[in-house]
Amino acid sequence: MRSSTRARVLRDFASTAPGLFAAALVFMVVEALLPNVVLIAMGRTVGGIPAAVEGGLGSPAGHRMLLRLGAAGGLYAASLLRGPVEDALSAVVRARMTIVTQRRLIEAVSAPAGIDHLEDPAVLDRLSSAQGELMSQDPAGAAMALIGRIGDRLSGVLACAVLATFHWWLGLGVLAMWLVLNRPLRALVRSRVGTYRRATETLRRSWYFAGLARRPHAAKEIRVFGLGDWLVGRHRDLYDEAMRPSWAQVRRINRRIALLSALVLGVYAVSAATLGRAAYHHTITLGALVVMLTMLPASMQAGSLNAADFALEGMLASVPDLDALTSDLAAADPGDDAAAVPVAGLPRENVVFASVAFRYPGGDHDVLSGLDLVLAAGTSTAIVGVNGAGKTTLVTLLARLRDPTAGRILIDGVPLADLPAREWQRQVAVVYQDFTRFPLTVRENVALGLVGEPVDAEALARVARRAGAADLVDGLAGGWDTVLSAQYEGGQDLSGGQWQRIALARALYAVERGARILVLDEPTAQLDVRAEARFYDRFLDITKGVTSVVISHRFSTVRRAGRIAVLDGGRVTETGTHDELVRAGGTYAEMFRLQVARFGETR
Ligand SMILES: Nc1ncnc2c1ncn2[C@@H]1O[C@H](COP(=O)(O)OP(=O)(O)OP(=O)(O)O)[C@@H](O)[C@H]1O
Repeated sequence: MRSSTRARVLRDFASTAPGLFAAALVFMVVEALLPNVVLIAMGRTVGGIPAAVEGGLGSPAGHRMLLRLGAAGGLYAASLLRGPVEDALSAVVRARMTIVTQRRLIEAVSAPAGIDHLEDPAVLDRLSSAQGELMSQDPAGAAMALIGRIGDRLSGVLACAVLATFHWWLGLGVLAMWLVLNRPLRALVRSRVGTYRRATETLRRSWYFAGLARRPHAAKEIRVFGLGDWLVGRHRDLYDEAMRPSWAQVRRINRRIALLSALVLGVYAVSAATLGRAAYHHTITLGALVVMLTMLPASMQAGSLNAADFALEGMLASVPDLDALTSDLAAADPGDDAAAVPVAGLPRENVVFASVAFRYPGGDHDVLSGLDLVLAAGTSTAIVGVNGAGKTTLVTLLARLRDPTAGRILIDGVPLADLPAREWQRQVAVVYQDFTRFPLTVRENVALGLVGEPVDAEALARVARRAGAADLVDGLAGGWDTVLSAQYEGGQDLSGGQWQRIALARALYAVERGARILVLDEPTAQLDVRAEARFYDRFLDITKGVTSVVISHRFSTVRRAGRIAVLDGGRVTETGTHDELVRAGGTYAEMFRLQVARFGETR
């Protein structure tokens, strides 16, 4: 990883937690010094043993030896604390950096007003890497891991310096060797990271299958269809597919490391022989010999690579991806223009789809094309069409979650593209088919319809009544404070139909607080017959005063809308009231006739 990434990680750490950064630097110095100091102290103790034996422990030499032994013992004891201190410091730093990383991730993916990027494989690969999934290394650990490795390197360099006090060329030679070898060794580590990177998409698939087993939503089907072994197999096959090139690469790397190891062995053999020769000729004291012999392995830290370097490189690999994600997604979203047309109160007249076309990114055909539709402000329009006709797609364009690939959407004559996207989105309250079941209290689930404002209890009660959720809330043990998830203490889950009412209440709350367009995508799909009947009775009340769009396959719902539009072949082919369309005898009349014939639905 380039040194700028390392500097970046240290800068982020220093600015996020200056106190912890200072503590980590102190730790780094201790990490660099202490192992060597312990070894030197022990060497000197050993060096004093012959004189102490000769003079006895009571002699000055004996006293000196005992003092050195005490000092060496104390230093050794202190060095034992290094591990626990490093663990504790790393845990605290990791916790702080996790918050920073997570916040940046959430901000990055939430930056665009639209949702296209969340279906872009390149963005998802980056996201996966930025979260440390690529090499299963948490990027929040990078700062302390880096500081720890710098401390180790310094420790190795100091050991070389100690070797140089015996023969300058010995210390310098060992250091030079590591400096020369460190480059290719790091290149090997980086190429391994590159292999992971190239396999990101396959790894993402593999992690998906691994994670599926833990999701309660999927757990039911995994059991009912007996998918446990299949999941394990899919995960393993995809992982193997992703990593196969890496294994071949590891074998190549090992061969090159074996070659480089021969050079290392040669240099250390010469060093040991030099020390042995000096000992043989008595040109080195016993103490110095012991110190130098222990410094030889210690000097390896100056440039050798181990598992910690692989782990660190994996953590650092996330940093540029998070940066790229942040800048690319911010650049993809120009943000809301402060000078743009204010959206409060829009639409007052109408929303017009003019020759709108839309094709999904990477798609091979237009889902919508040449679509014309007028939604008169304050009225309800039902959109009807077969599965896949593009009804939900139309809604994503209306909510500006995606932009048309051709044509325009005009709000009171102003192109939607000219309105500030996020403000416009606040104007649109949607009950999606796959609405979100937040594991929060009922109150929060409904009040999320307008987040950031004080909760209006009366409005909550009103929308709960209109959404048919009042009895449901009253029946919950904790009322509005009940957490709607069985995964939390005291919480309880709801049925699909009960959740649908909560989702409707959320959208109605948004309308109460100012949203001007209400979209109901299959609002009764999960309701029982009685609840559905009550919904029809309340339909006019629910949609009163707002511009509403209701998507439904149930004609009992559709016919209550003031106007119905039939979507077919990517365009609106028929519009009118229920009676007009039935009389016209077109697609709508045919669909209605089929449903009545099959289900007797005439209400
Ligand atoms: N995210 C997506 N990426 C690519 N294609 C998509 C995506 N979402 C939907 N499509 C395609 O767009 C077409 C229209 O889908 P859409 O969900 O709008 O239909 P719909 O009319 O709402 O259908 P249904 O009645 O089943 O809810 C379908 O052919 C679908 O395959």
